[in-house]
Amino acid sequence: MPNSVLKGRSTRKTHTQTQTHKHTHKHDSIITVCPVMTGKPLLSFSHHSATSLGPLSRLLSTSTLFFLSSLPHSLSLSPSFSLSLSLSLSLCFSRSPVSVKFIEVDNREMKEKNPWQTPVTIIITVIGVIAIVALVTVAVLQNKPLPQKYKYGIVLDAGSSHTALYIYEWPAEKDNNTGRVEQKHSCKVKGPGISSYASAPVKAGESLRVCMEEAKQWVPGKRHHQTPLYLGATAGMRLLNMENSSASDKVFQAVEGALQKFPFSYQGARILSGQDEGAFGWVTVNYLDERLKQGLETRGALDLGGASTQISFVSDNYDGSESPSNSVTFRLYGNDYNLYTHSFLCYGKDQALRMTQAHQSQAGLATVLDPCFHPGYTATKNYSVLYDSPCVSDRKPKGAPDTFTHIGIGDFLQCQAAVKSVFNFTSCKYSRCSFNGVFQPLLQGPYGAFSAYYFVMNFLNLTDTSVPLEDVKEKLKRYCATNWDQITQQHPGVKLKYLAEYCFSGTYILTLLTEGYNFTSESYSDIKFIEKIKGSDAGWTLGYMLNLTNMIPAEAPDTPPLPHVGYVSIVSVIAVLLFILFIVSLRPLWPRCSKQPQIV
Ligand SMILES: Nc1nc2c(ncn2[C@@H]2O[C@H](COP(=O)(O)OP(=O)(O)O)[C@@H](O)[C@H]2O)c(=O)[nH]1
Repeated sequence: MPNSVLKGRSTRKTHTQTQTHKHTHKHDSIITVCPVMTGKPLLSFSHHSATSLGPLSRLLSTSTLFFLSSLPHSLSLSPSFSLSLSLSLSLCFSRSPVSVKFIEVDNREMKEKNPWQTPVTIIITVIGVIAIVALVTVAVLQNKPLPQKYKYGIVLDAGSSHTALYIYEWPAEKDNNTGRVEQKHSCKVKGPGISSYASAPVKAGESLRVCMEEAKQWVPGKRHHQTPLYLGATAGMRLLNMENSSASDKVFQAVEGALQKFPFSYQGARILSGQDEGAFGWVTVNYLDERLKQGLETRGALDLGGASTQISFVSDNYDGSESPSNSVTFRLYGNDYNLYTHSFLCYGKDQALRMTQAHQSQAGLATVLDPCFHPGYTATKNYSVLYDSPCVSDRKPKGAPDTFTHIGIGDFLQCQAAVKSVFNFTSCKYSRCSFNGVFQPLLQGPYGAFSAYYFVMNFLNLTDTSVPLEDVKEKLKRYCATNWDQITQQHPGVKLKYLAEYCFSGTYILTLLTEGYNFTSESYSDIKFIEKIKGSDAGWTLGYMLNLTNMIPAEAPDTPPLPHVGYVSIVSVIAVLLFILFIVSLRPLWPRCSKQPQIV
């Protein structure tokens, strides 16, 4: 019997079922019944309105029905399930309510005439489906991210005021290009910086023990031996080395001996040059900001330590030809950078305070009035302690008493004048200078200011650089003039040494930035005071480790054009489209349904 279209209730073995979408309407439906080739009923349907199901939904439902009906008996699904499945697909694409009646037709006569009945067609269909499923499965499995394994690196920052340990972590399979290195943990070593142990070097090594034990806990045991451990010392050790190189060597020996007892891969301890310290701070800031990888405009780095301060930035006006000693060139991720960097030894905040106080105590009197300390502040200090640093030792007043009484008067303007006295603005043999005859190109771009810049400005509530510079100075003026008793009452938990020095430190920072580096009222707002970037401390240590482990490639790494999810999605969509195409390509083999549907 040819394809049959039944009008009204079928007089054959008919099975009627109504399936409705959300807002079911009672419509007369046209049921198109197609003959089967596998001996089981073949189903199709159409709505009374041609627009009820869109072309895609019709195609899907028809394809699905054909596919299901072509399955061999053993795999055949119940007619109602088959229809549900095909309807589900079509309903997904149909916005109109649909009412369908299901008619089962046993039409065995068609079996012989319809090519769908041949085993070859069935086999081709099954193989096609298996191939598509296999393709999607392979794509998913092949690109499935493996369980993440990490590698670690440890850097000890042996600063002038203290030592800090940083543990970095990055995905094991990406250590040479795309993986992001992040700070996993940091540990502040108790006690002063290692340069303070010149007279008892062994203690310098011992002081590191607690943080190193912590590192053993943070780095998984099986990674200990492959974890590089570096120690970099900065301006404190630079000064000790200048003053007493054998004492500095002994401190290093003690420190090395202590570090080698730990199971990490010890890579040595060394004193960083000021240029390295500035350049690696700049690398850290721009690496964490992802400006290097993306080739974006870089951010200058302003680092204020205890014994030195660094300024590093890229300027269009600087190609390294003027004052080449300030130039550091990098090729990172396929981009060339010509960095200007300078480290001012003795201009860290602790040494700058010494220099300022040395200026104020030149007369060698028993009393020193200090405008940078709060009114009501008074303390007895030792001349030999104040002048015990290569930054001031040659200025020690002769015939001064052992001690002096340090008395605060809290006057911002006088403090600013005293601070200015430590800068020399008189000589400059270059086209332009910052201070002390040091070349500095025109300032350019945004800046990140960290370490003591952040500690101080954060405490003083002055990190918002959109506030006009004049207002910032006015606030600081009021703060400096506040009585010391009031200050101590307002900040009971703050270390007294830090608390006493914030007026000086704030004044020094503003003077260094505006008078020293030539930031103006406008360019001051380009500075951002930062402590951390995306959870990692801003400082030289990360840049130092990235450099020593060659973790920033000179050339941009090849990255897959698509992320994993995008890749799998595209493969899946293409596979489904291929499947539909395959079904459509078998159109000549489709059983023909009557072209004249009739109302049931
Ligand atoms: N206010 C404040 N000052 C700090 C803190 N930690 C360190 N400092 C001071 O900030 C300055 C710079 O510290 P740091 O960056 O560790 O410099 P470094 O010791 O020279 O490497 C030093 O004068 C420290 O005494 C802190 O948590 N709060």
